[in-house]
Amino acid sequence: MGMTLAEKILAKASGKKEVSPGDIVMAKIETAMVHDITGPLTVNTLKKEGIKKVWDPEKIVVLFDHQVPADSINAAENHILMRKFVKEQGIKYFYDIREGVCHQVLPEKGHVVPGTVLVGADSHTCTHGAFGAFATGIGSTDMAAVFATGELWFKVPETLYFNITGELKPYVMSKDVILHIIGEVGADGATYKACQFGGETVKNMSIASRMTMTNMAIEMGGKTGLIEPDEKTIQYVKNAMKKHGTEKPFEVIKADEDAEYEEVFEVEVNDLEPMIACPHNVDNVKAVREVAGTPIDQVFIGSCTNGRLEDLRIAIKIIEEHGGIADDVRVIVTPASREVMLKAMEEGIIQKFYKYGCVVTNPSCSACMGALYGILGPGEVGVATSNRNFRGREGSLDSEVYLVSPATAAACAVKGEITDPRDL
Ligand SMILES: CC(C)[C@@](O)(CC(=O)O)C(=O)O
Ligand code: SF4
Repeated sequence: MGMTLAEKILAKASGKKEVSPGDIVMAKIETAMVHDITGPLTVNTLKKEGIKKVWDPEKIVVLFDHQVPADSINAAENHILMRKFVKEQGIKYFYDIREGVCHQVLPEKGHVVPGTVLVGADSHTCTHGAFGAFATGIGSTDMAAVFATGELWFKVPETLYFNITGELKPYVMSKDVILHIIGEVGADGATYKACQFGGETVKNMSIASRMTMTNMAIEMGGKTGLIEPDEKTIQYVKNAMKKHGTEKPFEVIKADEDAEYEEVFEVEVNDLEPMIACPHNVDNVKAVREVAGTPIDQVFIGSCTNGRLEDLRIAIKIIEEHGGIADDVRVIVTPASREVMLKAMEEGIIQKFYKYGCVVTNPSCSACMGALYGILGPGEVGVATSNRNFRGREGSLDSEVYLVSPATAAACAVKGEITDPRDL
């Protein structure tokens, strides 16, 4: 019996010829990431355990993205603690408050190595499976074990395969595909499974669009999200590594022809329409048209799910085509990284968002998690291009969040109510 992509990566990382779902393996970690929320707990755990040195300061990436610039004394103290740790340990890859969201900066700087195991102290680390790495979120305590030893145990997950075929119609994006899948599978329908996305539709997607899907694998319980590397992947990774001097040799691993999947889902997207996750669960998914007309107060375009250049391009295109945004809606735009911000500036996109009255913030997690800014008040309704909408996610427990694609978010901004972009 052949092995799936997840199984092959874990077999290689644990020095075994083959593994099967359910096996417990000790895997070598190629890249370990912490950010400003989860890093301090990792560092304090290391100290408590008396660990003086990390296993390899060149395989650890530290970023600040959740509370940047520091929005409280506690956040500032966390940053101080992490900057001291980075210096003491000689950690080479440290990105302070200026760089952006971890799940955009990691691949952008060439830190995601196909065919290897990447762990991040953040539940959306599954994003990086878009590059054919086994990437998963772990807790800060487990991360301390990784910092100390460079290894971590894994139970080899079964793999669910989503075979996506057909052509996405105008204004239908990969976010609509993943929302549709999560609506079908359920928020716990893929618990501890490797969720692999493939098929002609995925092959035709940009890297950014692929990342949107793997980013949300966790939102159906996935241990990781995976997309088999192809020419696009290899080009992206090599360019990023070359641009940032992070070159590493890597092996492109693909599933065996006779790999066995726990289940194969056929997802045909020719007739897929813009989808929306309604309060207060990510699997409460409907067609946008079913809730069209719902008044809204705020639109957030950003996050590690949909804050990339293609997301900003389609959003500003729709806003500009329709002459701007509704008077009584607040629109917050947060490019996922400094590089995305700079490219968007070069294309005049940022200037146009300002021209139409949108608020553009520094690259960060921004309004996504209701801690930094863009916080919703009691009774308010927000539309967001992010990945979570549980009660209170973006502020008041008495606020609501709808999750959509950037195209739908822009249409909502134009009309001041939930709107299918095809109906503008
Ligand atoms: C750290 C937290 C705010 C997180 O970034 C990821 C996590 O739960 O690990 C989120 O989006 O909820
Ligand atoms: S952008 Fe949102 S989902 Fe992504 S890491 Fe930041 S808080 Fe978490």
